[in-house]
Amino acid sequence: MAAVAASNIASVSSLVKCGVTSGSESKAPLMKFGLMKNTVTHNGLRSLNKVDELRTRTMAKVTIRKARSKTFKTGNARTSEIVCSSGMNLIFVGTEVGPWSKTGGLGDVLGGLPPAMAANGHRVMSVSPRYDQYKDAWDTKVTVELQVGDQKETVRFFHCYKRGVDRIFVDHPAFLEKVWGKTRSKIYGPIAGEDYQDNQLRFSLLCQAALEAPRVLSLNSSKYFSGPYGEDVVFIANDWHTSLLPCYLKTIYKPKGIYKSARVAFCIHNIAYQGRFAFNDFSLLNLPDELKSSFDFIDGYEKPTKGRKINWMKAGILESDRVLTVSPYYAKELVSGVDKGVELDNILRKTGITGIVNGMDVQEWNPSTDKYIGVKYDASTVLNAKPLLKEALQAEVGLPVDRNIPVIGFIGRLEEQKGSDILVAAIPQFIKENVQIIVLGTGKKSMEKQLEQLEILYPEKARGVAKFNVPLAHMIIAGADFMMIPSRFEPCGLIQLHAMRYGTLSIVASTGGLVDTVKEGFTGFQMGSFNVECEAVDPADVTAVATTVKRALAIYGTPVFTEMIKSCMAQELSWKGPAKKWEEVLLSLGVAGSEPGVEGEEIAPLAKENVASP
Ligand SMILES: Nc1ncnc2c1ncn2[C@@H]1O[C@H](COP(=O)(O)OP(=O)(O)O[C@H]2O[C@H](CO)[C@@H](O)[C@H](O)[C@H]2O)[C@@H](O)[C@H]1O
Ligand SMILES: OC[C@H]1O[C@H](O[C@H]2[C@H](O)[C@@H](O)[C@@H](O[C@H]3[C@H](O)[C@@H](O)[C@@H](O)O[C@@H]3CO)O[C@@H]2CO)[C@H](O)[C@@H](O)[C@@H]1O
Repeated sequence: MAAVAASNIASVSSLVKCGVTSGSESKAPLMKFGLMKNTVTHNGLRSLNKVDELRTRTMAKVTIRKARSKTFKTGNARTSEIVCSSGMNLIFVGTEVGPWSKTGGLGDVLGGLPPAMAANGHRVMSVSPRYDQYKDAWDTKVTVELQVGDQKETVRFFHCYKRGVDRIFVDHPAFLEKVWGKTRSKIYGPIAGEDYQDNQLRFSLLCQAALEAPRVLSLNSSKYFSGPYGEDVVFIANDWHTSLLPCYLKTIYKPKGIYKSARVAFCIHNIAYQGRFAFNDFSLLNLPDELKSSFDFIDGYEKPTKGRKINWMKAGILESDRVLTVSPYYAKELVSGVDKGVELDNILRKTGITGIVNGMDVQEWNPSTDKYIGVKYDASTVLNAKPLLKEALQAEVGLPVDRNIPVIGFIGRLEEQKGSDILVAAIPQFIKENVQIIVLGTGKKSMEKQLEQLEILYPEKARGVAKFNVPLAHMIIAGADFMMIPSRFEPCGLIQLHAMRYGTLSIVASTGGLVDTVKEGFTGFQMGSFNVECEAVDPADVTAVATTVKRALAIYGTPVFTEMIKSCMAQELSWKGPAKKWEEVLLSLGVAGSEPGVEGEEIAPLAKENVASP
């Protein structure tokens, strides 16, 4: 079990001083929204592929094994006589879905968890915005009209079918016009730390479109599931942007007799972002007054203004049927007090929250097939491969090429959450050791500048790359000996999972999923929990980084080091295990017709030729 130091509890205001807690106050007037009308429907889109074939085999096996196949009714929900043996209808909704759109881990999860659920025989759709002209997603020609204030807004659905998942992209100028070209951080605002003024409108559109998609899209992607998903569905809403989904479901759809048995699971990937807006904006969301209290929130923080607000995430939590987060330890932290629960701890104590640790995409992150690294390897060849990959990495960033120098990597969004400022402050305390350090990240300008300074300060020892660079991220994960993750808070963290799969040891702060996934002295090094007061760097945390780095360097090249590499690589880190836990939770919601999935074969590895290429 990882050693966890006594927590440095932050003051109430700490996380907002990090600049991460609120959505911006809306200044532009928002339009009213209402229930939409659908216009066109369409038929099947593509022929079967290998995933379908596997599903066919899996389903056939199950039908024989469990003899419980059923025929779905014709009608509003599902069209013809579709024979299907098991499963749920799952609709994942989020603002990012990798690899089409991603600023960080939210995109990874929406990219990886849905295929894992599909691999277990569930029918799975994801709904996210169409920020760009994704070349693999086709126009379904299905449109729905949204009543927005006095105007009507039309959204159009694009679709592709990858790794057993119907990927739906919502097309509307509010997404495409702003983010045309490179998505990255422009998903939420023009630059890091700045939000688009109409984000409430944009995310309302997403929620409404997601509520329409299962009813209006007739999809024939798979032999075993065709026609619309229908109304017996579970929505999995992710983070504050999707909070209006359960609200519209409850107050607009259900009273009309639509989605009677549908349920919503709300997943918190980061409680630091809650979507706090001016209280008056409630009247613009077209929700009845009975929901006002779910949004009502007295903001204890100063930014942007103190006082009464609406809080989207609070409403998402209260109006959903189940609340989840991305690791068990983070779930405990969230209910531990105002600092780590960021003023929603009291609400979460009432609703309860379940933590399921994230899996990782073992297809994208596979050292034996990784297209970004020059030498492929597995657990039996890691000790020969890593020195070569380290040299390639050193050459790539312009550091002296020497396989005998231990290399420490860092990858992350440059927000106070990730602690790159703590790392930078600690460097002078360990840089005299035989070590090199490579830091990759984008985000706050001040932190990007800190990174760019590294090369000037330590030309022979350190490099900072202020870019969003996927190939370099893979090279670092493979070529570094250690990954540094000095997060002030970390709901789950994926970097340490990627690192372990590549035989790279993590040095982590003892928070959130880092506690659940990294075992001290076995798969990595725990530094104790850090001060979540983000305005300043706590000298105690700086010392913790420096001393733990020295502790890690001391075992470099020893048998213990080799043993730890092997332990890391021997782990099962895929979505398979987490998907089973998710299934258990989602089944417990009791949506009509839901049945357990099947212990299917892993679909993902068989669908390599079917990965996205946006
Ligand atoms: N400059 C860069 N270039 C290339 N790739 C970069 C990059 N910066 C980041 N990435 C990539 O973005 C992802 C970040 O993953 P994290 O788990 O650190 O997520 P993040 O904090 O964004 O998400 C939140 O959601 C996830 C998912 O639930 C939680 O794991 C996490 O704790 C929570 O904060 C990784 O795939 C990483 O390689
Ligand atoms: O996948 C990476 C993260 O993506 C999401 O976080 C974004 C957040 O939801 C947005 O609101 C925005 O956050 C800004 C915030 O709104 C603003 O007031 C200011 O504090 O700056 C913030 C950063 O720009 O952008 C976030 C991404 O940077 C998702 O909610 C997280 O779980 C993911 O970690």
